Amino acid sequence: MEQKAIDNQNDPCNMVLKPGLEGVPVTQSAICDINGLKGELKYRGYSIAELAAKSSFLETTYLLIWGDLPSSKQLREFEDAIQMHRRLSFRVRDMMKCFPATGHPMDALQSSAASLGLFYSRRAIDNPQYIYDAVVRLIAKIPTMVAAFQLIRKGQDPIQPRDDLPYSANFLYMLTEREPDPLAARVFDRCLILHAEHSLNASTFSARVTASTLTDPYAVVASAVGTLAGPLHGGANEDVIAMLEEIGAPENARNYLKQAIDQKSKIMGFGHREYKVKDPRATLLQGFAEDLFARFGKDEMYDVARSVEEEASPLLGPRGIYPNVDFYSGLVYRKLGIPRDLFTPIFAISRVAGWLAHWREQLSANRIFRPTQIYTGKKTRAWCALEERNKN
Ligand SMILES: CC(=O)SCCNC(=O)CCNC(=O)[C@H](O)C(C)(C)COP(=O)(O)OP(=O)(O)OC[C@H]1O[C@@H](n2cnc3c(N)ncnc32)[C@H](O)[C@@H]1OP(=O)(O)O
Ligand SMILES: O=C([O-])CC(=O)C(=O)O
Repeated sequence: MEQKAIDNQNDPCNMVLKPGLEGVPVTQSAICDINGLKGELKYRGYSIAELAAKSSFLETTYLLIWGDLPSSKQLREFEDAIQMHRRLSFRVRDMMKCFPATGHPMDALQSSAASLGLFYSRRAIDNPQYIYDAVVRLIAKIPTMVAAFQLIRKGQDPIQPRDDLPYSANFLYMLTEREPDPLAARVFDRCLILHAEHSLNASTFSARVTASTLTDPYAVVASAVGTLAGPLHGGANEDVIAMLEEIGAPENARNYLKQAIDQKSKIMGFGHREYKVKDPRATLLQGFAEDLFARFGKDEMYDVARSVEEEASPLLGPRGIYPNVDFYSGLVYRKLGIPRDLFTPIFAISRVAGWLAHWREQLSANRIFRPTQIYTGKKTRAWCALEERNKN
């Protein structure tokens, strides 16, 4: 009787395939709550708008990973530990100097993040101190890696972190070699808050699958970085700017969109599996862009972006396709003087918080991910010797 139930379950005729796992729950999670019809996003119960207004990236990271906002002592200890671990070993810097300067910074980041596994033991993932230390190292060192590769590929030596600067200001300093304007640093920190977590997106799912094998957190983060890089996920923020530049002027947006839609091409920075309205992060990022433009001057591509959004509304809106988080973020980063191919690495600097929160949660109730498939290949075939195959 029991055997019959197992056979029945594994019978391909009884399996329902959900491409892309759309609507299929694969875990329980208490980290992030999305209401895709209302356009609401909360981390651990706190609205994203409130966190972006009142919190800092490191405080939000603590909240995501340990579940509650820290006390001032906990926050100070966390910030101090991160400040102490910002530097990279000369071995990591030397390794990065061997990377091709023409390579994409996401590939450089994936390799550098994975290399941390070579330096730190991998067998203590049930030890709370190991978990805390790994979180601190990854949150501290990933921005340093992104900034280091930027200088290395320009033929310069990476500059050391500045202990007197907070997390986001220090990253902008390491990247641009200039102490940032306080508004620029605060806007950047708010961007990190907005990108820190988003439930079971592709890279976080990837992180959880990797975590479920009980490997080390550096491998978890490296696999997630690789997944985030793709143009259907985090990589879209780069492509949005390329698209806006191709459109060139607000009056060209309508024709561009019509042509793209006729050719069944995707409009980058639009559409989302969860949201059927405008992504709340896109609304906030648009506001941040406007804050920067008011202070430092407007980016001419902003009018093109607004025109794309307006013209897309009657064409894509009825199908629930609206701007997502990647649509306005590039305009913010451009105004901060950040090169286009660093937009996705910056997304990774932030999302590492979410990945690590999911790593911890996965370990707290782990079962290895091992879904099944519906086999569509050939049944048993007779072996054909090489001489016989050569005759055809
Ligand atoms: C951080 C992030 O990852 S946010 C997302 C970043 N990615 C992008 O901006 C890339 C553009 N967007 C997309 O490719 C998709 O909207 C995704 C990947 C984000 C979501 O994908 P899915 O939920 O699988 O939707 P899917 O790709 O199946 O699209 C469903 C339908 O909407 C259409 N559609 C979805 N997004 C878009 C878009 N951006 N432009 C035009 N049409 C779109 C598809 O062509 C498809 O149409 P069809 O039913 O006629 O074939
Ligand atoms: O949730 C998703 O599928 C993609 C996304 O917006 C994110 O990862 O921030």
